[in-house]
Amino acid sequence: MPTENLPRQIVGAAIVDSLTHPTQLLAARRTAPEQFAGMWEFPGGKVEVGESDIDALHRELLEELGVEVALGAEIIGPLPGGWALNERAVMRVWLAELVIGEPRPLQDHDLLSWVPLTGSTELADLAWIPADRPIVDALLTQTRQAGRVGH
Ligand SMILES: Nc1nc2c([nH]c(=O)n2[C@H]2C[C@H](O)[C@@H](COP(=O)(O)OP(=O)(O)OP(=O)(O)O)O2)c(=O)[nH]1
Repeated sequence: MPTENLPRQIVGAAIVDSLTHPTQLLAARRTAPEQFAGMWEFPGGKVEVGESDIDALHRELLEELGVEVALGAEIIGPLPGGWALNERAVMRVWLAELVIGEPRPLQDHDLLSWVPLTGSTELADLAWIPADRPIVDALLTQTRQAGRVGH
């Protein structure tokens, strides 16, 4: 199947302190390209040819943050490829929890920050990449529901 007209698939992780009782999100500040430098995002990146979305996400998190994670639920977007980033790219995002390693900004980021999911406007106040805003909103809805399950 020709792929040149399909949007580029990006994958990202909403890394939380706990998948069962999420209270904090690990946000990452980008260093490039110029249009996104200084903006916050979900760590991740492009899916390479022949790679599954999930394999790509694990590879990106190891490269960028030096960590291994366990994935939780996907934050389902409106499109088959997840969430529209622009006219040429879509992104799927999964909740995730650290399994091995302390996250460090090894590549693509200059700052990582654990941000509370409730009780403050800190998360909303970050300068997110604009296309990520609806994903952040969906994340908040989803984690609040998760927080209610089993208390
Ligand atoms: N990783 C990530 N990329 C995002 C987010 N929101 C958003 O618009 N993008 C855009 C920025 C980039 O144009 C594209 C992802 O590219 P990337 O630069 O992270 O991918 P990559 O690590 O594979 O980079 P490279 O190999 O091309 O250097 O998606 C987000 O939350 N996370």
